[in-house]
Amino acid sequence: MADRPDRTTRPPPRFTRLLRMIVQRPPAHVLAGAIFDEQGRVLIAQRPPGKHLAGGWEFPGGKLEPGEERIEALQRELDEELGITVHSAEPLICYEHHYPDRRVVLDLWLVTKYTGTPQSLEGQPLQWVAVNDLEKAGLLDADKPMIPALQRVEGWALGCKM
Ligand SMILES: Nc1nc2c([nH]c(=O)n2[C@@H]2O[C@H](COP(=O)(O)OP(=O)(O)OP(=O)(O)O)[C@@H](O)[C@H]2O)c(=O)[nH]1
Repeated sequence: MADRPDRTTRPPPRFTRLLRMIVQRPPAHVLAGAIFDEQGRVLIAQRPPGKHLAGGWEFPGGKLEPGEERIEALQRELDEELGITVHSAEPLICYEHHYPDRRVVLDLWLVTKYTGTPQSLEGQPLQWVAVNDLEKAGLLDADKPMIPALQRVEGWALGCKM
């Protein structure tokens, strides 16, 4: 009698496909901006219907394109999404996060100088939130490690020297 696959040790095909996808695809590198107002509140945007994690709140930004510098990607994304021109920004926190179906490198920058008034150019709801209220603002779970980093620079937004 032919040997039958051992169901106890062989993973089911769907799991194998998912595993292969996660292992083989490089993570998307995502640049996001921490934009503060003069009251020390930070700007967050809601992910639109039909998108990955629709309804969750995130920091405005998007994926790095081939050949782009990180700052260039941040400037392009914030111009496209919010209509602002970023003049200076500094890296704040960067880490890799694994979703069940994709991996992302989340690269959050503190926007230290910009011109223009942030507006929703892609229809995404926007809100200014105090850093201490971010936990209950419906932020993506993947973004929660950013909160302590934002608490460290909150004073800068209120005019204190860093
Ligand atoms: N912009 C942004 N994306 C984030 C954050 N946190 C986080 O997990 N992401 C994830 O990083 C990816 C961002 O890429 P994107 O904004 O270009 O994604 P998208 O779904 O709009 O674009 P796509 O349709 O081209 O895939 C998404 O999978 C999103 O869920 C965040 O704070 N800001």
